[in-house]
Amino acid sequence: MQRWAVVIPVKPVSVGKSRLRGAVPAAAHERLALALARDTVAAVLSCPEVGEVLVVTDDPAVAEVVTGLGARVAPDTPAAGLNPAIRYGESGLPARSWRAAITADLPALRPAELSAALRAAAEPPARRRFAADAPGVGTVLLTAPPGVPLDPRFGGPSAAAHAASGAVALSGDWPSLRRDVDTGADLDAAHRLGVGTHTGALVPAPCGPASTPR
Ligand SMILES: Nc1nc2c(ncn2[C@@H]2O[C@H](COP(=O)(O)OP(=O)(O)OP(=O)(O)O)[C@@H](O)[C@H]2O)c(=O)[nH]1
Ligand SMILES: C=C(OP(=O)(O)O)C(=O)O
Repeated sequence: MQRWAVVIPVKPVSVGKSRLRGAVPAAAHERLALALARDTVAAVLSCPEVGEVLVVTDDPAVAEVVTGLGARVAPDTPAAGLNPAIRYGESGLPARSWRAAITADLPALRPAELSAALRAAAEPPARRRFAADAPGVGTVLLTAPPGVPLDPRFGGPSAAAHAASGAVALSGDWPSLRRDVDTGADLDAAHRLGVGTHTGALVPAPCGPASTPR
């Protein structure tokens, strides 16, 4: 079994998850952003294929929580943005390990689905691979074998950007992995899959019907 080193970027909760504002009362928004990251990191750390997790964040509350879960923490490079943060985090991972970057907004993530995706990512031939989000537009997981840089292209239509950079799409049926949460509708969809305990404590039930237009 490959043991993976994983980098997870987390924006400070005071400014992050801005498209999710309004899903919970304003006073609870930062707690929700923290809960999404906490449930994601906990699920990643529960995955037997994962040997270590490095969270890249400038947020002291995020750092404290994920350290308590067993992750290491590195700060963002100054005013760098998402892809530089991932590259900086990757520089702190063992170069000879299989490496992955995972977004911190997967509160429904099932460790068994991440295990399956990482096993698929390590199948020969060894190369960069990625898992697109549920709509097929963004990216939730980017992987690279030893000695090959992750070369992240997250942001906007990143599935196409990763494919254009030579990474190969992973095609498995992993709904909890692909369910990132950017909006209230995404949060409802994650809830229907079953969210982690901290997200569930703040949002006890989906807010809208399954047929709500996305
Ligand atoms: N460390 C770090 N993480 C980032 C940065 N920008 C985004 N992220 C993280 O990257 C992942 C995917 O980002 P988005 O889904 O766009 O999250 P976001 O920027 O908080 O959300 P919006 O404000 O709605 O765009 C999430 O885990 C974010 O916390 C950054 O500048 N630094
Ligand atoms: C940064 C990304 O996430 P989102 O679509 O959630 O903003 C991405 O998918 O590349």
